[in-house]
Amino acid sequence: MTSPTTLVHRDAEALAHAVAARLLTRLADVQSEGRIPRLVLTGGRVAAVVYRAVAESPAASAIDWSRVEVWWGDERFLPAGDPDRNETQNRDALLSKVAVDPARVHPMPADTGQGAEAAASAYAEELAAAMGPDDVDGVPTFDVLMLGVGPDGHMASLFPGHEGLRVADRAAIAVHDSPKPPPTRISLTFPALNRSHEVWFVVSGADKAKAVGLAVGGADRTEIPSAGPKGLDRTLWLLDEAAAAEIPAR
Ligand SMILES: O=C(O)[C@H](O)[C@@H](O)[C@H](O)[C@H](O)COP(=O)(O)O
Repeated sequence: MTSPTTLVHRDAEALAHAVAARLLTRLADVQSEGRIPRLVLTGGRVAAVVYRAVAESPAASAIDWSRVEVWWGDERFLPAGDPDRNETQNRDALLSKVAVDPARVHPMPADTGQGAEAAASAYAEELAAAMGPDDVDGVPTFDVLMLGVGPDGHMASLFPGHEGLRVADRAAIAVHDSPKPPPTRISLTFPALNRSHEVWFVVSGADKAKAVGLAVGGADRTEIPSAGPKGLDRTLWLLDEAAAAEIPAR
């Protein structure tokens, strides 16, 4: 478990470009170690700008995209191709623009009428099938896990006070009655979210300042879920000035 490091950028645009550059560097570094980077994507507006910047960067040509593994931290449980799915948005911004190997891209299941519980179990099985001998808690160890944060302090689809915050025996769960639409979602759980070398929170805007201040200050994760996930090597809070405004002085 690592204590959080905060990095503050002038505005959302500067933040997104800095995160894009950091992501390209991290992917290239892992590939140069001879490993296939395991990347967990997030939804949200800032992330969309980050992923677009990644796709458009000249440095993207340094990555062998066919050797990048892609997972998701959460998903809105909607039919395939729905514009509100994180997968759809992430494909538009990045995955359709680089030569990923479809076999290494692992979207959370779409709503085909199977039910969110069955979909979450299927994703947990897919994660378990990718585990190596040293991996624990039902997931392959990720390299970079990216998360957005809501004004209420939620991340992935773990919302304040929800029962999903207490789940410790599964890597992925169905979430019902989400306070933010759509009501039904799939999310990784805390044990799974804690299995990444690096966790990057990417947050912009004044409406997030309170939640960011509380999370970085070490709030209880059942009240401010974004206080929970910690990287095995590093936990980074990548912020713009507005989002960083209420970080407690050290
Ligand atoms: O699942 C969702 O409804 C959203 O994707 C959400 O979890 C998002 O990641 C954060 O609210 C940050 O989003 P913004 O970057 O758009 O502020």
